[in-house]
Amino acid sequence: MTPSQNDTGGQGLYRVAGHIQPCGWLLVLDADADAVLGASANLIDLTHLSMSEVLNASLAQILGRRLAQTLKREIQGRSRMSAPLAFTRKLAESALRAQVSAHRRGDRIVVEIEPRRSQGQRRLMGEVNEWLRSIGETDSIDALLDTLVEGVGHLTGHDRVLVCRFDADRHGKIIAEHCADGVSSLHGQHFPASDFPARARRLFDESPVRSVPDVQAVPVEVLTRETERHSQRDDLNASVLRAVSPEQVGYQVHIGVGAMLSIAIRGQHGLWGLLVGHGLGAVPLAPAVREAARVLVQMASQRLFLLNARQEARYLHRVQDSRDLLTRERQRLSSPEALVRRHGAEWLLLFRAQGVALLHDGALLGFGEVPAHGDLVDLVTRLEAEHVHDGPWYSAALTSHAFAQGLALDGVCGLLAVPLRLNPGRRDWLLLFRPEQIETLYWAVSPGRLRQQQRREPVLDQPLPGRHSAWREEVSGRSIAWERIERVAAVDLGEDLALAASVHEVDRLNARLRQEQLALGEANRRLEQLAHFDNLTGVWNRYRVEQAIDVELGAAERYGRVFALLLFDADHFKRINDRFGHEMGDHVLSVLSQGVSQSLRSCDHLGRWGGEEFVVLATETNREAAIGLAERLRRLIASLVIEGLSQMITVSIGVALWQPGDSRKTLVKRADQAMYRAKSEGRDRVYLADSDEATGPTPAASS
Ligand SMILES: Nc1nc2c(ncn2[C@@H]2O[C@H](COP(=O)(O)OP(=O)(O)OP(=O)(O)O)[C@@H](O)[C@H]2O)c(=O)[nH]1
Repeated sequence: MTPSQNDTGGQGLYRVAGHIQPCGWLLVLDADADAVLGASANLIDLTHLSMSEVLNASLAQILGRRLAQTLKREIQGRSRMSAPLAFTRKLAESALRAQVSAHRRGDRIVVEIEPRRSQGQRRLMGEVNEWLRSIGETDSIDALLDTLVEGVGHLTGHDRVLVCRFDADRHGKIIAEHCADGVSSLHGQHFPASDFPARARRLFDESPVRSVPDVQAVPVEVLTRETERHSQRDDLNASVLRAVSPEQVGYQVHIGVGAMLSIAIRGQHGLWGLLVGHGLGAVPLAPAVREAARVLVQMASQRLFLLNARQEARYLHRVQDSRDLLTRERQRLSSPEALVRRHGAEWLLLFRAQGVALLHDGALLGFGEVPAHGDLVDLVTRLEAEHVHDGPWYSAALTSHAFAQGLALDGVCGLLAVPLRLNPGRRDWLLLFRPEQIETLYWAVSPGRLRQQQRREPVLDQPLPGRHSAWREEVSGRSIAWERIERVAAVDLGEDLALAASVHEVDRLNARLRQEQLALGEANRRLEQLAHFDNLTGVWNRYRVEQAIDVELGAAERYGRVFALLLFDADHFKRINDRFGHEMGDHVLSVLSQGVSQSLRSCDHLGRWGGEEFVVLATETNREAAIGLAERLRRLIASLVIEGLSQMITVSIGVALWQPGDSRKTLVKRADQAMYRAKSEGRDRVYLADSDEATGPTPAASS
């Protein structure tokens, strides 16, 4: 920037690059709002001072003491005055009604003075209220935006008022419009992201209202003191009155508008869109009208996000219904695969998808239209490597990603993939697929510019008949974009499926555990059977009888509880085997032991001692009782009638009574001796052990 001699006649004044629109006046003050450091060249009209005097004056000298003091107070400690100050100044023959506002830029204060039109102020407020009420009554987003553009159109008098919404690529699409009669429509057209460069978007953060009332107006220079000549052009960027940049002039001329008003529509995540007013010619805007338009946009923004939130809530409600169903089914312990089969159709509707697939536990289950199994497996393998974090992966143009190259995706264009964390070190996946959506876009820019700005090469026609400037582009290779709320819902669904999978897995493991426990119990029972019972006869085996004898010996020793041991052996059993066969021998042993078992008291026990030898352990049994029992058993066995056996079975029984100091060995030995004595004395008889005979003379033998 080269300082050059000011041509307004002031000594030592330098022209700077800052310009303002000639619909107001501008002052640049120091940080304390005392000294005037710069001023627009038209300020001489307002102050009747020369520029040289203006640049050496104080604020009080220019605005008057009271107004200057109020302004200083209002801007103190703030970056921007909350509301403009109104004032009246005598100007030539008439009184000028104006407003003054101020904001800080770096260590400067920029003061903007604009004329006010008092007429119709009250009517304007009434109109604003009417439109605010209409906006507040809308219950759909389309109706809201239509009301907004119509309202702003009425208030400002712009020939065309539209709402431009930014997409994920920051291209703008005109989604609502209000046009005066005979004005061409831009509705549905797209404006490329390059029309809204980052710098321009940032400016909306500083001042949400950008206004160009007359693109053809010759700007007024801002002159500064010599010491201020290094002031930056950008300093006026936050001013309503700043002059239009050459680029903006070019742009407006290109799209054929002479006046433009842009108001930011802010969303939760930055600039959602713009309300734009176009005037085919100049549209001078009173500050109050500009403010009214801002209020309408602000109110509409709030309503927009309320309606949007309602729409999302309704969607989430549908998702929730589906999740509730899943929860109920989870209690029925359905497998995730079963859930996909049962709910797949409903999810396709919810997610506007053509197919859903679940990769769980190494198995792939598809529902609807999904790629062929092999390609699906490859896709997941590559996705696994590509996408390392736990959030969802999504794209509307799957084939444009390097990792999807070479896969036969069968018309699948959009993919929303949710990783499910079920096991450490392994991820399962929920995949939702969308088909290609061939779309016709109308661009409100020239073919040359589009070619430079678009990464993809568009197919361009001539401007459509009847349109000011529109070029058609066929867009393919993309699906409908995945909306934020859909991604949130898919993650929720993924969590439910992961939970269902865990519950199902736990249930499966429990069932297996239960089965194993049952098998273990059975094995234990069998083991116990083997350990304690005789295989052939089902009575106690020798090991178990020995245990019982030991217990009885202990009790007898301790409490003097007498008991008897009867040892008996089938007589001439070899002959039975030889004559009737071994199987018959087995059968005889079974019948015999069953017969004896059934005739015993519950406190007495029968056990097989080995071969055709058995033991009866008779608790709390004295000599007489023992001999009586032995006799009864002998007779019982002799009376058994066994089918196919043409002879009676007899046994020889030796009876031993417990004596203090007995061990199992001594006791059994005495019974054994008695039994052999019975054998040798002719069999089929009972003998009391020798040493016992000394306790009593009872003859033990019987016929
Ligand atoms: N069928 C069958 N026979 C058995 C079993 N255990 C032992 N034996 C038979 O029983 C017979 C016992 O024969 P011995 O010891 O000579 O005695 P015995 O023929 O009964 O003659 P005494 O005892 O002197 O009256 C043998 O032939 C054994 O094979 C068995 O579980 N089943």
